[in-house]
Amino acid sequence: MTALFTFGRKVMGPHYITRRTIPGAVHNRCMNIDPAVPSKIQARADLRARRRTRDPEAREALSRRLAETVLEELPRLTGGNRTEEDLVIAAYLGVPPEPATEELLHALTSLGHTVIVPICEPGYRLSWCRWWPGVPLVKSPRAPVLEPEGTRTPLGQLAALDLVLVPGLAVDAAGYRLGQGGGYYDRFLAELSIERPTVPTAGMVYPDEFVAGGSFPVELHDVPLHGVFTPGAYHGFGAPPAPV
Ligand SMILES: Nc1nc2c(c(=O)[nH]1)N(C=O)[C@@H](CNc1ccc(C(=O)N[C@@H](CCC(=O)O)C(=O)O)cc1)CN2
Ligand SMILES: Nc1ncnc2c1ncn2[C@@H]1O[C@H](COP(=O)(O)OP(=O)(O)OP(=O)(O)O)[C@@H](O)[C@H]1O
Repeated sequence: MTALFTFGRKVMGPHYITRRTIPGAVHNRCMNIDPAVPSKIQARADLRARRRTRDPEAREALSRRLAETVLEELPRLTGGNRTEEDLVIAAYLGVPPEPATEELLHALTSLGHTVIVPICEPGYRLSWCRWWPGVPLVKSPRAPVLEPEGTRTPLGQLAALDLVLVPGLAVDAAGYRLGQGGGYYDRFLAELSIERPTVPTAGMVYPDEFVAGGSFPVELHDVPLHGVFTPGAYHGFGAPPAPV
């Protein structure tokens, strides 16, 4: 791949679109300079269409394997952070056609871990609410997802956090993620990378959604993940910084 630009530790190829690469570009606007790379809008449409064609049985089987993979990798991923058994894991409630996560959430709580899930707040911010089997859920007024009713805690007030499982439509070979487009997780991951840089972050996608670089544009605000789970495999993009 031809390296064009360097920002921090990343050497960026032609598909990495930044405001700085385009003279006069308007703040928060992204122009695609490589015609071979689809826009984020196009990439999302393609990935959503593919998700919708996956049959429910395949979704169930892949989701189960994904959950097993997370459980298998959990000790290795979180071992560096805390020695306690009772981890705090920021997960999410998968909505069809996303991979289902409910079985994973049940398994994590059965193991004694605390599971928290995101709440969509104004300004595309996330807060976090505890999940447990049978917790009453309501439709979010801001996004097509379910959320528990209960105490909402922003990142800065979480007593502990050991792992973040991140939804997405695709993750590329450098750990960049294409989400649903609200920017909720972008903002959260940016804050997390400053406030708690040692907390591992891992995407959760179907096998064909772990894609080559250049499959979707990457912008300056996109924060790379530490790893990605697919059903049957965990791929790390480099270790998170060691705890200080
Ligand atoms: N399960 C889950 N929870 C989550 C997210 C997510 O991606 N998945 N989010 C991540 O930020 C936040 C909610 N943001 C979202 C914003 C937009 C759409 C959305 O536009 N969904 C499409 C679904 C299309 C399809 O897949 O067919 C839609 O309604 O058209 C979903 C979630 C917080 N909670
Ligand atoms: N740290 C940030 N601060 C302010 N705005 C941001 C930040 N990160 C992303 N945004 C804005 O959020 C919007 C959505 O970003 P993007 O298209 O990358 O979404 P996404 O990563 O696919 O979605 P999500 O994070 O919700 O899963 C864009 O307008 C972007 O400029």
